[in-house]
Amino acid sequence: MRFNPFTSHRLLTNAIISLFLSAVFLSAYLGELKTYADIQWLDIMGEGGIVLMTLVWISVLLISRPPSKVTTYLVIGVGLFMFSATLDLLDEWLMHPAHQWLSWIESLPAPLGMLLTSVGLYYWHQEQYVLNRQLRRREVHLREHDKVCSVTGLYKAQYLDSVINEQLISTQPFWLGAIDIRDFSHFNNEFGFSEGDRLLREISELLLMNCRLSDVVCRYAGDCFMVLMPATTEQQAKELMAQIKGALKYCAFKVEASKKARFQHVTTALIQGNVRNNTRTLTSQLHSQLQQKKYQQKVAQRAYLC
Ligand SMILES: Nc1nc2c(ncn2[C@@H]2O[C@H](COP(=O)(O)OP(=O)(O)OP(=O)(O)O)[C@@H](O)[C@H]2O)c(=O)[nH]1
Repeated sequence: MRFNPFTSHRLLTNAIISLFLSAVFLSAYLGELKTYADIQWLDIMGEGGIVLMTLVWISVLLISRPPSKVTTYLVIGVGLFMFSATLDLLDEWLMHPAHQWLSWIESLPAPLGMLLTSVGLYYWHQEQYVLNRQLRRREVHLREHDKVCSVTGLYKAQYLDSVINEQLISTQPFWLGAIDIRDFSHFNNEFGFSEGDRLLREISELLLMNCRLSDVVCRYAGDCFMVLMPATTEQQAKELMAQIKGALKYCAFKVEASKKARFQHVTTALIQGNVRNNTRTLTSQLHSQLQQKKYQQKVAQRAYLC
C-alpha cells in the first residue's frame, strides 16, 4: 500500500515544504549575490546532491509509511537536516552576513535532525520487532519483498522453491501440501476480479490461521496455495490438510454486491519431501497429483449430474 503525502501526511508535508521555503527565503533575504568567479561549482554539485537526496528520502518515507510516531521522527529529522543542507547550498551563490544567530540557524538544525532521526530509528526498530513477530507465519528467515504476492501478502513460488531447496539439503523430513480453489474463474466472472482478490486475501488469512508457526504458506499460482510442513509425520500432514479443507468449507465469505455468503470448496494434494527429489520434480509431482484429483472430481460431478 502506498500513501499520498498530501492527504495521509498533510501536516508533515506542509512542515517539509515550509522548512525548504524558509531556507530559500532566509538565504535570499539576507544574502548578497556572489560574483561568478567566486562560485565553486564542484561544491554546488556536492551540496546540491545532498539536498536532492534528502528530499528523495523524505518523499519515499511519506509515500511508504503510514502516519505514526516513527514516520514523524524520521521525516522531521531528515527535514531539519535538509534545512541546514539547503542553507549550506544557497550560500554558494549568496554571501551571508557574519551574524552569530545566522550561523546557529545554519548549523544547529542538522545535528538536531540527526538526533530526531536516531530516535525515529530506535522506534522503528521496536516497530519492526512487532512486525517480525506478525510475519513469522509468512516467512522463515528470508525477507525479499519482490518475492511477496501483492494481493495476499504471502510469499510467491520462487520463495517456496528456495525453502524447499534448503529443506532438501538439510535432509529433514517434510511434507508439502497444495490447496486449489475450485471454480475460482467462475467466482471471478460472477463477482469481478477485485472481489476475487478479496477472496484470495481472506483465504490466505484462513490458511495462516490453520497452519502451525513452523509451516510456510505460499501462494504458488493463481488460485493455488502451497504449505510446507517441516518435521511433520504423514498423519499430521493429512490432519492439517483436512482442517484447512474444513475451515474453508465452512467459511461464509460475504460477497460485497449481493451480501450473500459463498462457501469455498478446494482440492488438496500432499507429497513427502524426499532427499531423492529435487525442488522441481517435487512441485511438479504435487501439481500433477492435484490435476488428477481435479479431473476425478469433475468426472464424478458430471456422473452425479447425469
Ligand atoms: N481475482 C484474481 N483472479 C486471479 C488472479 N490470478 C489468477 N486469477 C484467476 O484465477 C483463475 C484460475 O483459473 P483456473 O486455473 O481455471 O481455476 P478454476 O476456475 O478454479 O478451475 P478449477 O481449479 O479446475 O476448479 C483464472 O480465472 C485467473 O484469471 C488474481 O490475482 N486475482
